[in-house]
Amino acid sequence: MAATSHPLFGSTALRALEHAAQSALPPHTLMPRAAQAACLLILQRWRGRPVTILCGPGNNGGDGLVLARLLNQASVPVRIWALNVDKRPADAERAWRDLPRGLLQSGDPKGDAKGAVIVDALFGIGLHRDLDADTRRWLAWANEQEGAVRVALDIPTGLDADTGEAREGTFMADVTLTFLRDKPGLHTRSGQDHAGEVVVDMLGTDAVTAALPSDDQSIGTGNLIRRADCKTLFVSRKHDTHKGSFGTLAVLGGGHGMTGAALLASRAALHLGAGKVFVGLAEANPALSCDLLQPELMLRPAASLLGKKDAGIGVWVVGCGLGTDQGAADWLAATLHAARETPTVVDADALILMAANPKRVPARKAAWVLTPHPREAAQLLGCDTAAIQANRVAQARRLAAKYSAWVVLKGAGTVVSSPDGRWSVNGSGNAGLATAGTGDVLAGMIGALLAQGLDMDDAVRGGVWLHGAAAQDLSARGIGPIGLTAGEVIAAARDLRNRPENGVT
Ligand SMILES: NC(=O)C1=CN([C@@H]2O[C@H](COP(=O)(O)OP(=O)(O)OC[C@H]3O[C@@H](n4cnc5c(N)ncnc54)[C@H](O)[C@@H]3O)[C@@H](O)[C@H]2O)[C@@H](O)CC1
Ligand SMILES: Nc1ncnc2c1ncn2[C@@H]1O[C@H](COP(=O)(O)OP(=O)(O)O)[C@@H](O)[C@H]1O
Ligand SMILES: [K+]
Repeated sequence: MAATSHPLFGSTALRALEHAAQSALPPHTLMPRAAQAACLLILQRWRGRPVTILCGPGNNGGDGLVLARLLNQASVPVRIWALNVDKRPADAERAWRDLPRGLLQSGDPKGDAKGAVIVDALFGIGLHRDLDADTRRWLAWANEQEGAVRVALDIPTGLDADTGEAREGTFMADVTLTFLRDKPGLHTRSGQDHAGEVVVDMLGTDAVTAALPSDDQSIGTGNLIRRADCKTLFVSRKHDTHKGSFGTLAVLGGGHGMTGAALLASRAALHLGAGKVFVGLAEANPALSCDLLQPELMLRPAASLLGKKDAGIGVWVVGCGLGTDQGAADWLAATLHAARETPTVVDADALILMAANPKRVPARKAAWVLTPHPREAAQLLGCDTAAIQANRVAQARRLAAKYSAWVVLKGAGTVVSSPDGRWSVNGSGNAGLATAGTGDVLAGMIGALLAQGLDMDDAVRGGVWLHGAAAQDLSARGIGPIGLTAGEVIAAARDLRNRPENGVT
């Protein structure tokens, strides 16, 4: 996959970069640049509207104070409320000294802010305790104002820049103008709900590099997966090809009552371009010998598929609707044994079974990808779901290291980690995907891309992006987010795959 253009910095890495930038630039440069960027954004998008700025005690508050002065100079009506502070950091202190005093309001924010722009400059990446009562009251006021535009500087107050955890009462931004580099917490977990549109301003530090921390505790830096990072996904097909050129994939799943999950994964694989797709059904006496709506799929009882040495299976997808009983555990063990030299996607029930029976997971010679949702990830790591969600990037990396696997930790802002700890957060997707079967579809899609010869990085990140982009495309057409179905994601993903210029970024 080509080097991506959209880095995400964990907070330790960000502080290192901040430090390097401060050394490289004349003193007191960054805060005026941050305020200038905010001023420009407001004038470009909302010229003519009054602006209310809420300022905190640190440098985030300092950004707000300088912004107030700049807007005032541009004749924009500005009101400013600042939390009580004993001592400000140097840059914020300068900003405080230079603030035209008439802009400062006393007491709590009040008045009708309909039509106003409300700027959150309360706390940025320096927030490290629970919010105090004043801050919570001010945030509640800001979040309640109907008809106002809400803009967060750097990060919405209350949101964790690394994890996307939102404290109660976190600012609800329409737009977040984030400084220096983008942050994972703006894109995963609750990040998207609170950050709104994310605009990045590097404050002229594009060329600044920093020695980044390499300790295990910090997440370092990763990437946001965007369309531009998925070039191999859109490679066109040569004429001189045949079905064998695009790989043979086998799905093993579909235990009692769960045939649909295996069919969804298989149909997704077919529609994403796999040359041939076998479906091994784990149910003892499958009711289906053919998928009448998709007769191109080759349905087999699991035993016959696993015993078929000459099928040329180049990728396995195992787990979709497999079940978790003893029979399913046996099928999984047999499949992982058959697939140890073949790229494999492990999903759903197979992950639960792997967690319960680690001794039945054979050593692997080929790469593999695990696609857990948070509860499955928790079982694999022996912790609870809350611990996974508390730091999705770190936990995806832990899981990837534990199993020497690519890991797709699903949910809002899906996190991908490679075995060596390189990580990304998906930039596509929406809550339309929160419906049964979309995970099966994702597993089939990643499998299909592997079957067509994409390398692991490209297939996993490309599949995750395309899956989310399909949901966005459907929603843009009014098919979702409410009531979007997993089957519709398959068709939309095929459509996007065949429409390289699609406008979804
Ligand atoms: N230093 C730099 O190079 C730049 C900093 N900038 C801004 O500065 C921000 C970071 O500034 P700071 O490190 O000062 O951090 P913040 O402005 O986020 O706040 C830190 C201050 O708040 C206090 N604090 C933390 N949690 C609190 C809580 N729950 N209740 C009450 N007080 C609490 C801290 O003790 C500290 O005084 C960035 O997010 C960005 O907005 C920008 O101006 C761009 C450049
Ligand atoms: N709120 C959401 N925002 C974005 N993506 C979501 C959301 N909820 C679910 N998804 C995606 O939908 C898929 C659901 O997968 P999974 O939970 O395994 O479902 P199933 O087992 O029913 O197929 C994953 O790709 C996940 O990332
Ligand atoms: K803020």
